[in-house]
Amino acid sequence: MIYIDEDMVLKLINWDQTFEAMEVAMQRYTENRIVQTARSRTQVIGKPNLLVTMPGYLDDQTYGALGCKLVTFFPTNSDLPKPLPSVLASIMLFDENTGLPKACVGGFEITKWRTSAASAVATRHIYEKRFKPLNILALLGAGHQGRTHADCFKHFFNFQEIRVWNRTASKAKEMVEEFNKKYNTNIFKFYESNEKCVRGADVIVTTTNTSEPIVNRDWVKPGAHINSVGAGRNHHSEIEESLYFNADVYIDHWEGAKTELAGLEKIGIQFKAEVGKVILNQVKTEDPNRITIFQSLGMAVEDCAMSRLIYDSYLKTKNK
Ligand SMILES: NC(=O)C1=CN([C@@H]2O[C@H](COP(=O)(O)OP(=O)(O)OC[C@H]3O[C@@H](n4cnc5c(N)ncnc54)[C@H](OP(=O)(O)O)[C@@H]3O)[C@@H](O)[C@H]2O)C=CC1
Ligand SMILES: O=C(O)C1=NCCCC1
Repeated sequence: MIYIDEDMVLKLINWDQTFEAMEVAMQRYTENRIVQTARSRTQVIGKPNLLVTMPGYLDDQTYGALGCKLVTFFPTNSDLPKPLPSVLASIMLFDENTGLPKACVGGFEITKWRTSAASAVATRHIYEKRFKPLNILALLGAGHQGRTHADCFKHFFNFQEIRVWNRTASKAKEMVEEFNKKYNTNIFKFYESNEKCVRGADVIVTTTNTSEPIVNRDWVKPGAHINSVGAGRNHHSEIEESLYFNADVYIDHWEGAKTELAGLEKIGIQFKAEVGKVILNQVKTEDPNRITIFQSLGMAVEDCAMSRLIYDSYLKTKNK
């Protein structure tokens, strides 16, 4: 069995292939060519910290794999004297014919990249494909996911302004300075207020651990698209509940939604479809003024697709 560490993953990964892998994983989901369950959650007693297991099988010529991501979600890591990321992961990849373990692939970068690319896929198919404007992007959260989403959305879309808000304002300020330098631009703008950041935005991305809403119904303009990525007490804590009643809500998978979004279903929110159906043109939002939400939970088969991609790229570099 080989071990592919995070440094190697970073050398091998790129946005275009990651986007394609997410599109394929979401499509194959809708075509019933995947197997996955809701993830298991093992909680450390007395703490919000979780060990999560995500097994999956994806049937695809290029991205198919049998794998299992082991991921820790430790929101308390940011309070450590030497802070650590709150989400850490490793992915085990198995031979489909023998069950032998083929590789253990670092899952930290993969989780950031694939989650950002899944938001980009949702934005492209739910929003942009309907010829919607891409003037202003609002990013709420400047943690690991917030930063990777900034790179990803800069790569795939041509926003004129990318706004950044974060609970700890200094981190958003730092991020804005760093990203303007990195891309030799001035489109990244620091926002002190989440309300001002959201008002007027065409696309909104939330990537925080908040358990209280940071996006209110009245702030979101008609027809805007939201990618809600973060998980606080619930996986849908970032958006005011009343906004869900006034939007078409898309998910990535029903097995996860049934458990992790049970709170939304309980208050009467109905999910319109999984993103795979939109990619396959089986469903769309007709009303141009309807707000759309992609409630991203993250799927095991996305990690299968990514670990296969990285594994194959790794073997190619070794055999050169
Ligand atoms: N949908 C999916 O597929 C995935 C979702 N996630 C989720 O994405 C979220 C972000 O992950 P990641 O970027 O790796 O984590 P980080 O620890 O790097 O960032 C956490 C972010 O949440 C903010 N935050 C924490 N508590 C609050 C609060 N009470 N109010 C407002 N903001 C808050 C932090 O702000 P500050 O700087 O002020 O502390 C920071 O911006 C997590 O909830 C994680 O579970 C992760 C992976 C996949
Ligand atoms: O999909 C994932 O990976 C995760 N989703 C939410 C919590 C941590 C990991």
